[in-house]
Amino acid sequence: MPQAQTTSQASTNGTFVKVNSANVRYTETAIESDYYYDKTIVSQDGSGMLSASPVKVHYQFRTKKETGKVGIMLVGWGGNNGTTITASVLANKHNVTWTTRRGVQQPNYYGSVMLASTVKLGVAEDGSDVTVPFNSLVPMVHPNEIVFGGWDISGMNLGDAMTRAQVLPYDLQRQLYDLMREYKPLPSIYYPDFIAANQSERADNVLKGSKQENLEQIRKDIRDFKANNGLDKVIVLWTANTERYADIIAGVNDTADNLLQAIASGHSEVSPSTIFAVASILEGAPFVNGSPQNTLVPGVIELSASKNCFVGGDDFKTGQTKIKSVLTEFLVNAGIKPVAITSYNHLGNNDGYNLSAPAQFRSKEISKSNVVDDMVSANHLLYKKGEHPDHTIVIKYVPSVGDSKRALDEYVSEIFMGGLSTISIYNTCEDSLLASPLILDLFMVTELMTRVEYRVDSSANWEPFHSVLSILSYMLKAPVVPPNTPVVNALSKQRAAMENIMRAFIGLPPNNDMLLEHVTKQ
Ligand SMILES: NC(=O)c1ccc[n+]([C@@H]2O[C@H](COP(=O)([O-])OP(=O)(O)OC[C@H]3O[C@@H](n4cnc5c(N)ncnc54)[C@H](O)[C@@H]3O)[C@@H](O)[C@H]2O)c1
Ligand SMILES: O=P([O-])([O-])O[C@@H]1[C@@H](O)[C@H](O)[C@@H](O)[C@H](O)[C@@H]1O
Repeated sequence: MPQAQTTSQASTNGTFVKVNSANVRYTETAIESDYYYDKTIVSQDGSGMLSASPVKVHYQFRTKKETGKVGIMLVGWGGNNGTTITASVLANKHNVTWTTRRGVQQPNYYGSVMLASTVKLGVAEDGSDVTVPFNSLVPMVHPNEIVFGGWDISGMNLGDAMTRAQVLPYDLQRQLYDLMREYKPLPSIYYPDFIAANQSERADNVLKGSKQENLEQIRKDIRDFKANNGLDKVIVLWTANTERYADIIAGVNDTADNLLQAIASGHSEVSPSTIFAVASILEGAPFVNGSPQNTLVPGVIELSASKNCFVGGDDFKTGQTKIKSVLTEFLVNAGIKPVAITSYNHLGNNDGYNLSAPAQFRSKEISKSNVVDDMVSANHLLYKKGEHPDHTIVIKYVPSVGDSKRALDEYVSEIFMGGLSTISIYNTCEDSLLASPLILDLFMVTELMTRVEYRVDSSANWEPFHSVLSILSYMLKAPVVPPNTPVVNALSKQRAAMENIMRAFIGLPPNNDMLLEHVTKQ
C-alpha cells in the first residue's frame, strides 16, 4: 500500500486528512468533532480490591482551519539556536543546497516531529498501515510561512551571529549570509545577576530604564512587530541563555497581581525571562520557555489563565535527555531496575560557557534530573515509595569542541536473580541542530492550539484549552503542566498524547496496535 503522501504544503493550504464520519463536520471555517473520551476510574475497597469502571466523556472540538499570517519572536535570536533555525528555514524556503565532502546536501527539517515524522492514520483494505505526515492530521502552519524576529543582548546582525555560532557548514553560510545580515535583534533586557558573568562580554544591545519600562518596551516591540509585518498572531519563544532560578517569594511572584506590582517596583527577583513572559501574555502572544529556569513562576501561570494566553516550558528536550526518557521507560517497563544513571557531557558553545557558572548549571541539572521520576514512581514492584536510581548530571565546558556536544551515559540496572546490566552510550552531534527543529515543533503546536476550542456538552460555551500547554511535553525536558496534573516524561506517552489529541480534533479514536482483525479468526 503506497504511503499517503500529504505534502506539508498541501496541509498548509488546508488540504488535510478528511474523515468520513457522522462525528465530524467540515464547515467553511472550521472542523468540528464529537469525541467520546474513554477513561477507566479505579477505586479500592477496604479489602484492597481494586474496581475498574470504564466511563465515557463526550467532548466537542472546534478547530479553525485558517492559520492567518504568523510570526515568531525569539528571545536570544542571535544565539546558536536562534541563528541556526532562522538560517535553516531560509535554506528550506529558498531551496538552498550546499556542497560538502560527501556531495550536494539538500535542506530538510529532520528532527522536527511535526515535519519529518509520520503517524498511523489507519489501515488499508489489505490491512496494511497507512501513515501520514504528523502535520497533516489537522491544518498547521508551515515554517516556510513564518515571519522571524526577536531580541538579543548582543547587537550582532544575524549574518555575523551565524558565523559566530559555527554551527552550519561554510558553503551554506556563504549563500545565506546576505539574507541573514538583514536581520538585527532588538535590544533586550539584561540583568547580570541572572546569567553567567561571562556573558557580559556580548551584552552590547541592552535596554536601559526600570523593570516597568523594560516591560512596556517589550510589549511595544511585540505590537510593532505584529503591525509592521501585518501578522494575525505572534508567538514568543525563549531561546536565550539559561538563567538562575528565581526565588518564589510570597507577595512578589506568587500571584499575578503581586508579580505586576513587583515589576512596577523593580523587585530584584524578577528575571528578564519572566518579564518577557508577562509582556507576551499582556499582548496576547503565547510564550514558550526553551530553557530550564523557572520563568513560569506562579504569578505568570495565574496571569496566563486570567488572560487566556498560552504558556509552555521548560527546556528543549534534545539528545541526551531525550534518549534518557526512552531508555529508562524501556528498562522499567521491561521489569529491569535502573539503579544508577550517570550523564556526562561536554560542549564548547556559548550555552556551555554560560552553564559553566554554578547557578546556571543548577537550573540545567534540575531539568535534566527530573526526567525519570514518572517512570520510576509508576513501578512499585521495582522501587519502594520514594526510592529512585542514583542520578548524576555532569556538564563541562570545553571550548575546542564548539557546538559539537559529546554526551556519555552509563545505565546500571539490576536484572534477573541479582544480575547487573551496564549500558554505555556515546553520542556526539551539533547540539543546536537537535534543538532548532524543536523550536518549529513548539511553534507549530502552540499556534494550532490557539485555533482550538472545546466544550463538554453541546449547550456549553466554547472554551480554549487550559493556558498551560502540557501538549508540548514531548519537546521539553521539564514539562510545565496545569495545577494538579501529573507530569509525564516518558517519550512514547508524550508523543501518543500529542497524536491522539490531534486525532480527537478530527473525531478519530486513539491509535492502538491491537491488530484484532489479524489475531482473531476472520
Ligand atoms: N541543544 C541545544 O542547543 C539546547 C538544548 C536544550 C536547551 N537549550 C537551551 O537553549 C538556550 C539557548 O541555547 P543556545 O545554544 O542557542 O545558546 P547561545 O548562548 O548560543 O544563545 C543564547 C543567546 O541568548 C542571548 N541572551 C542572553 N540573555 C538574553 C536576554 N536576557 N535577552 C535576549 N537575549 C539574551 C545571548 O546573547 C545569546 O546570543 C539555552 O538556555 C540552552 O540551555 C539548548
Ligand atoms: O541533550 P539534552 O540533555 O536534552 O540537552 C542538552 C544537554 O545535554 C547539554 O548539557 C546542555 O548544554 C544543552 O543546553 C542541552 O540542555
